Amino acid sequence: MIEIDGSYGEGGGQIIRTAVALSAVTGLDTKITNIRRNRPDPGLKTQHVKAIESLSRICNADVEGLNLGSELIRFSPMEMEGGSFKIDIQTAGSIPLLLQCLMPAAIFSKERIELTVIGGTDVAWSPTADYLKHVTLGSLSKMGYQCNMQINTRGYYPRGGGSVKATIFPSKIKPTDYLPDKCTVRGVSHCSNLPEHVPVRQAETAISMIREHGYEAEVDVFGKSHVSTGSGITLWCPSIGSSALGRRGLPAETVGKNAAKNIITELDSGASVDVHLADQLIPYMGLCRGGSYTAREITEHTRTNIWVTEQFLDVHFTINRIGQLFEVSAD
Ligand SMILES: Nc1ncnc2c1ncn2[C@@H]1O[C@H](COP(=O)(O)OP(=O)(O)OP(=O)(O)O)[C@@H](O)[C@H]1O
Repeated sequence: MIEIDGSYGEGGGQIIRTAVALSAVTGLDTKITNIRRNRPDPGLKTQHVKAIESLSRICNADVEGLNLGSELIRFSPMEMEGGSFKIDIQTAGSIPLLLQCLMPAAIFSKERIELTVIGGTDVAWSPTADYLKHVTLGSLSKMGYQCNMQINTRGYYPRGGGSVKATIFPSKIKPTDYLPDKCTVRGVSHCSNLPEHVPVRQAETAISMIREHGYEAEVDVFGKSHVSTGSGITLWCPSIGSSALGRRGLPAETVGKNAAKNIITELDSGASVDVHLADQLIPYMGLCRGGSYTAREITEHTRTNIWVTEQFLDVHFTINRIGQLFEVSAD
């Protein structure tokens, strides 16, 4: 039995997602205490309950303590099964964060796993669905991770109702060294139930700012009518990503500018991955016991994910400072 103190480091939701994911991969029974102790509202929230419940369906786990507000769970996984699973988060809870919890284990299933998830595609404090598809999965595909992801409907806060289909294939991942890549910044600017000029203005502002800083940019624009109302933009190049969400009273130009500013900071730093991907790659580097990247900052999320991963797997991470950047490697 592995015991994980959920108040370690960042002490948020990510420790739980990584811990149950690696529990499912290794088959080790896991007890997590002090869940989200460092957050103002400790204990499991709906999105965490949904993520653990969904993973438990895939690996036939027995779970104790799985309810809202719970600060202790026991997760006992069994054999992983392929198949089709429909998961309705029921709120605008983040689809990408739910998938973040299922993705490390899913490639170890003997059969492919087809997930249809209903919830939020573009919500705060989370990767956007476009970020997950292009930055996270784009980067993981270099390791050999195989997943097809379709964003069918967008879901914004508070209504949600977005729909994503992800098909994950059994695959073997290999250590990969991520290097900075001078590519054209690509992007998607979108809205639902708002005037068509909103995503156009977001995109145009982002493109002109990025070009002023010496990078090329191309952004696709979509305006649709879905159940929820909102707007956003995600940019990527290829393992560096950035996103910004619209909200009432915030000019579309500011949304475009916010996303552009972030990606310019990341690109100017010369890092090979952005600060968010830096924490997201850790479990996969642990699973294939190798690989490296550079990032402009090592966040508490990254340090915490390193700690959790080292509790489950026979892997050791090293962080070295190289000029203004940090190099993270696994062996
Ligand atoms: N703008 C963003 N772009 C890409 N990834 C992001 C972005 N914002 C957050 N993330 C990622 O989302 C995850 C959030 O983890 P965190 O522990 O904060 O999650 P949580 O479950 O929402 O928890 P809590 O409510 O406890 O904060 C991390 O992997 C982080 O890198």
